[in-house]
Amino acid sequence: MIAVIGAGAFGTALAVALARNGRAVTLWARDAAQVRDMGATRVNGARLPGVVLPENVSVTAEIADLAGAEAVLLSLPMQALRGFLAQQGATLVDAPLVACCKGIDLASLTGPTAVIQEQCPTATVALLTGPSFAADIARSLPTALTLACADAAAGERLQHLLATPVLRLYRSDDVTGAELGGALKNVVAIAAGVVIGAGLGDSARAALMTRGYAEMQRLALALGARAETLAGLSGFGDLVLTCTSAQSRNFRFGHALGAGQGFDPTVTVEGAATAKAVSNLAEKRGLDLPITRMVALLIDGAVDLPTAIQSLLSRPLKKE
Ligand SMILES: NC(=O)C1=CN([C@@H]2O[C@H](COP(=O)(O)OP(=O)(O)OC[C@H]3O[C@@H](n4cnc5c(N)ncnc54)[C@H](O)[C@@H]3O)[C@@H](O)[C@H]2O)C=CC1
Ligand SMILES: O=C(CO)COP(=O)(O)O
Repeated sequence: MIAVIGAGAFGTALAVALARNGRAVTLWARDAAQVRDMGATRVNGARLPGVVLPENVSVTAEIADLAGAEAVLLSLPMQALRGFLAQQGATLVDAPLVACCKGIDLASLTGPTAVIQEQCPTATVALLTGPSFAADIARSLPTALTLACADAAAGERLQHLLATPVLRLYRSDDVTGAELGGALKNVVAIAAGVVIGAGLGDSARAALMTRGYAEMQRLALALGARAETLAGLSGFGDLVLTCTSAQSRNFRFGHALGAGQGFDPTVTVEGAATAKAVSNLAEKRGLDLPITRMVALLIDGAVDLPTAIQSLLSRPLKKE
């Protein structure tokens, strides 16, 4: 049995994909009413409407029901991970714990694998990341993701356990690179959304994506990641997807910001908190990440849009 924690869009889509591949899946949600509803309707109407849960997905609100899992996929929003593990982590450590969230924890300024390792020090920790919208996975559309794990043998076992005929997993041992790619691309996607929402054009978006990628490289290399990881699915791949698709919540959030419109606060927008976390991290490390910083300031209302644009365009001319 594979356990999935968090019955949001992504957790539900992963549960469906794994179950269609013949795996028994137990999907945990904290809200007992949601569990009852999903059990009765076999649909996650709140987060993944229109997708029927296969029979081999059981839905539960009891952590005890996850005992004996071959792997536990943690599909919670990044900022909820630490609190969840502080309460429940001790009950999960028998199985490899696979982080499926993208972001940097505001409290510790670390990514999800370090948060898991801190809360569950004896667990084998891995990361599933890369370009995929939950809705695409749930429709069994072809997707390719990165399964990163520092323990090569455990990574290979998880790769085979979690891959399906349409969900192709590539393996990596560069966990730092894979998780920073996934975290930072959301910040750049917000910026790309701002550019389009403000009517600055596709050329400006391409410039922003490229210079955003340079920031991703700068931070990731400073923290020990490998450049080729950033060029892979978890970095470049996810950057392209998220900056160019209106399916992306980060892009849509940025678009609303750029267009001066409001945005539903109940929608998960990982790049918002991560922009602040990465700005703090960059400051501590003495790194210059101007796009990330501007996104954080814009979200906080500390600068207005014309000032943010002017500030990025008026930086000293330099070598690429
Ligand atoms: N939706 C997508 O297309 C993809 C999402 N992801 C990542 O997956 C992670 C989860 O995102 P989604 O599932 O899309 O978000 P979502 O907003 O659809 O669902 C989040 C779920 O987590 C639950 N939750 C929130 N705080 C919790 C807590 N403290 N304890 C227990 N449960 C809690 C919510 O009730 C909700 O069911 C994010 O880091 C996101 O970046 C990754 C790839 C694709
Ligand atoms: O991570 C994602 C695609 O790979 C999902 O992006 P959003 O969170 O912006 O919707």
